[in-house]
Amino acid sequence: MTTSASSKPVASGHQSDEGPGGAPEHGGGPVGAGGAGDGAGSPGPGGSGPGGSGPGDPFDRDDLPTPKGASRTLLRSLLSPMRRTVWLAAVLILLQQATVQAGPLLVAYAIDSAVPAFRSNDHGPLIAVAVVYLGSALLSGLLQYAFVRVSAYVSQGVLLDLRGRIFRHGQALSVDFHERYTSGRLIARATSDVESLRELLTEGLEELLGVCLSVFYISLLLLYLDWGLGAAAVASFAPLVLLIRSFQRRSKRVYSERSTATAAFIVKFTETMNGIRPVQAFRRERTNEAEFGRLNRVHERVNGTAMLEMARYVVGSRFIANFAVAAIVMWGAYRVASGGLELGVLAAAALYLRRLYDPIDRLGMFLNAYQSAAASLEKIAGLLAQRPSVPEATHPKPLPERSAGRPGREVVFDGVRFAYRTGGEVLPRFDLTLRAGQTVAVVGATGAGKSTLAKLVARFYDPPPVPDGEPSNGRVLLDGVDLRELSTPELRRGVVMVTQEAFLFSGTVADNIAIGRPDATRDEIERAAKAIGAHDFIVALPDGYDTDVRKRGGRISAGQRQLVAFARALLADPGVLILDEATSSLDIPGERAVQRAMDTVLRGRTAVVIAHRLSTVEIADRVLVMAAGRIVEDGPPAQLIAGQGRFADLHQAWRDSLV
Ligand SMILES: Nc1ncnc2c1ncn2[C@@H]1O[C@H](COP(=O)(O)OP(=O)(O)OP(=O)(O)O)[C@@H](O)[C@H]1O
Repeated sequence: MTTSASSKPVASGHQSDEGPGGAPEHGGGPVGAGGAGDGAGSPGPGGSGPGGSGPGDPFDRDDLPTPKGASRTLLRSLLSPMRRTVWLAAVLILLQQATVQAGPLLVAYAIDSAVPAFRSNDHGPLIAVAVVYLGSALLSGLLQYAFVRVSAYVSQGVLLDLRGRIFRHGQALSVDFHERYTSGRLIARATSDVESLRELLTEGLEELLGVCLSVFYISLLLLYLDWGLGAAAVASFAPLVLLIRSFQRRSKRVYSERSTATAAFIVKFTETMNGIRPVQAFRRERTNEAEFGRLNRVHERVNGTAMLEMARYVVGSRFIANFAVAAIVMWGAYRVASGGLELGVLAAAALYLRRLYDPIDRLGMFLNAYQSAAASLEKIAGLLAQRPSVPEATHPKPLPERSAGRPGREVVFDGVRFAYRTGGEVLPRFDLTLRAGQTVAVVGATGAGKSTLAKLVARFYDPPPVPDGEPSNGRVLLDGVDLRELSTPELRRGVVMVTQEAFLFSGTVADNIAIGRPDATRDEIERAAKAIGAHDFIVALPDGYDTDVRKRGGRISAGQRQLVAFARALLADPGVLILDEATSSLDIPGERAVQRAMDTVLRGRTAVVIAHRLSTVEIADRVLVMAAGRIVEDGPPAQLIAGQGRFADLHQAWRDSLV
């Protein structure tokens, strides 16, 4: 085994990593550990300041940088599986609007032709008009019904697909993304942003299409009825279009702000409720309430601005509409009086003008829904454009078979240099070999880099990539294979990490153990629990192995949770097990039970234990003492204890504390 240090800088990593479609990795910016790209991430030689959390960090903003056109591409990809249904919906709404707009044209025909014919005892035209009028009303209703059903099918399909994509993508993104983006913002994307898209698709889109089509049809019909009146109506659109454009510009900003404000208070809400114990223990309620109140007021203010914009739009559009109708009807009346226009045409034109301007008010509302959905879609597209910083291998290599006589797998750190995206260099240069089957305890002061070492073995992070020609940031090898070349399933089978939290998922105790190997039988699950020493407490639970851990969560102590996590790891039977030992104050019997279980779970594999209790160190073959990202002592525990180094001092202090 060797350990060495070097003063060479961590070479610029995470630079200009482009995801497919030009999507920048990690939120579009080289904010990486030692990242040197556009300056936002300013890497430092020696890792002395890989930025990322500074003012340039895109993760400080709610909306991640979205590649140009990403929302449109996303929408297209959501709709393309339902292309035919979308076309059917478009045809249905086109026909429906055509039938609706036939009414006033029939009125004009009735007044100018059918009624005079009726007076001359020819009843046919008037009866025909009445039948066509009723028929078109009926047809319009049927078409409307068909459109609503078809469009509901499309919108439900889009939302189903989108929620699934957000969830899958969220799970696939690497740990460093989640550390910076926060789960609250992800929840906001999957809930309030998807909800505003739902509002547009299920409520607004039909109306929006209806208004646009009716404006189109009515303009054509007015031009057909009387060229002059039609041209005057079309001319009146110019100020309306200007008004709509300015409204759209302003409300786009307001809706983006609103979605950010919503996400901010969801983040605060989830953070507070997730951390309810420290919140209550440290009496944070008032401070949290004040902060939540502030975020709530920001949200209210943004909503108020949105309403004000809407009010301005409504007043402006009504003024233009009323003025246009009055002017056009007065001009038409003058032409009727002077014999230049038929009365029926004026009556039909007046009806069409009402239909033309009536929905313009509502158009503002639909545009609101559209803006809100567009802002949300952009944020979702920004999220979906993120690429995992720990990408799946394109041509994965298999791990060598684990031979029966050789327990565990060999782990090698080959010149690894590492810094988190949001901090200084943690491992300056790291060379280390862990022999197959060795149990290695890692000790050291807080912040020394012990967990970082473990997380690199579990490939939660990769050594930062470097541009061609620059010295590499090293590799982590498992039985000689670079972790980056292993497929994710192979890696997860090969290396398992048990963290301090010993997280339990919703489901039964048996389900939680079976996570280690989903195809395990009940018998195998129970055998693993027995080997770990968890069986007795599990059968004492109200429903034994079938006890729901969420409902009974309070009854499962921290030590018992650890035992379940160990049983899970034992069942998974990985070649390498990493154990971030719980520091939590387990009671003495609990600690002993965990200690015994640890012996069992570590046997027969390579094990890395981040040891917080020196009693644990005694079961290790080898102890590594870390300080500032380097290994400063390395050897069997007995040898280090007998020596004069840090570990000997630490051990002595621990023994003294036991007396
Ligand atoms: N996700 C992260 N982002 C940025 N910096 C981090 C992150 N995790 C750890 N660090 C920093 O890296 C350094 C090493 O942390 P690490 O967690 O590896 O230390 P440790 O030896 O395991 O400490 P402890 O015993 O307290 O868990 C510390 O300076 C820490 O602040």
